[in-house]
Amino acid sequence: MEVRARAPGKIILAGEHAVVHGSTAVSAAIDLYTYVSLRFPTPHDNDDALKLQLKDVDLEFSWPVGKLKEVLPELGIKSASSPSSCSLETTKAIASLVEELNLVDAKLGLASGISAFLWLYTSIHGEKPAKVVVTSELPLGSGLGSSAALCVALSAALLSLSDSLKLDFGHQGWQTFGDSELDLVNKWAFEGEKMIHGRPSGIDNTVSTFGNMIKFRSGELTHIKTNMPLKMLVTNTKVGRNTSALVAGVSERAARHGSAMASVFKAVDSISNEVVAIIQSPVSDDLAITEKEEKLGELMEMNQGLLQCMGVSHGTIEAVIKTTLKYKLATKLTGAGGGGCVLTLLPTRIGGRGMEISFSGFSS
Ligand SMILES: Nc1ncnc2c1ncn2[C@@H]1O[C@H](COP(=O)(O)OP(=O)(O)OP(=O)(O)O)[C@@H](O)[C@H]1O
Ligand SMILES: C[C@@](O)(CCO)CC(=O)[O-]
Ligand SMILES: [Mg+2]
Repeated sequence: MEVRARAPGKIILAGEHAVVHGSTAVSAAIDLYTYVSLRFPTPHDNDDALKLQLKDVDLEFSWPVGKLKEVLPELGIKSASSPSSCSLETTKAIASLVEELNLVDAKLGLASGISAFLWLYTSIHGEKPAKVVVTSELPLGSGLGSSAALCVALSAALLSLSDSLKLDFGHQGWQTFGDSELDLVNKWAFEGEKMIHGRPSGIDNTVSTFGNMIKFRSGELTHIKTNMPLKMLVTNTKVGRNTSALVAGVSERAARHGSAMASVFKAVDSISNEVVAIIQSPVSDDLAITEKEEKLGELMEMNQGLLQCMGVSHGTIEAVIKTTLKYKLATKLTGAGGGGCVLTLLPTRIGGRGMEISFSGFSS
């Protein structure tokens, strides 16, 4: 039996980082996906290992089930239907398994993703042998939510074949997830994100699970409905960075300058709420669209200024901002910053092919 699941990446229109500290943020799923396939060997295959193939980075790993049983202290006591956080003891055990893989320095960033995989897999399926294959259309570690898409697609695939959930494969082998199953996928994915990000707000896994456009604040999701055409150009600076370190850096700055940073986070909250109000208000004519685009562009510039204030911009991001400004276009970083991807609002007056925000959740 093989199951395949996919989950989309995302852009953040407003509110990244501040959302970790309780502010509102706005995010939309994009039509670039991470795909996970899960297959259990038949007795005939005579295979007694858990295998993970990461196609994007050309790596493959294998753990004999005996090794998993020997090293992981809480195997077999987890329930797929009640997501839980990884204990300190299990975190250490998983770290030792990952250390033994001897990843080269250039691939050390993958350790957190592999740890999330081991945690999610063994929590939901224990030490059952399987082969899991991951491929992605998203650039890894670039602000488009590759870590969340991985955790959501993985959780969806794992839960699809979980005995305790007993999901039906309906019409032509497609599974439909209802709200409670989506909620479960999202909760497990959040646990995976915690292994990768340290202190995620949950916005990335939530938009990847539910799709479309969302407003997110303190773990609360609100779906956004809009008929405003919105085109964003996504530019990848190709400067590698790590979300977990950037999030930690902002928290350290907040600890050093509590009152000033609280004001920054509050300003971001107002910006995000204004973005939502503009996007949701009905569009009457072209003039109204142009007016809204101008306001959105200004809010993106204000948000970028505050992100710079948080210390998460980068020379390459500033270079894209300077270039697009020559054409009177507004640009801000998206995701954790420090390099990665930036968004430029393409007003309808320009036309052209931006990356249109698509309306797609994960499917399996
Ligand atoms: N397809 C994949 N194959 C292997 N590992 C992956 C894959 N997708 C994500 N990862 C893991 O996620 C890490 C990147 O996560 P990180 O949160 O730093 O960036 P991001 O999610 O792309 O950006 P952001 O969090 O800003 O949206 C990688 O280093 C790796 O550990
Ligand atoms: C930087 C951050 O705000 C968004 C990353 O896409 C982190 C998070 O919210 O988990
Ligand atoms: Mg991430």
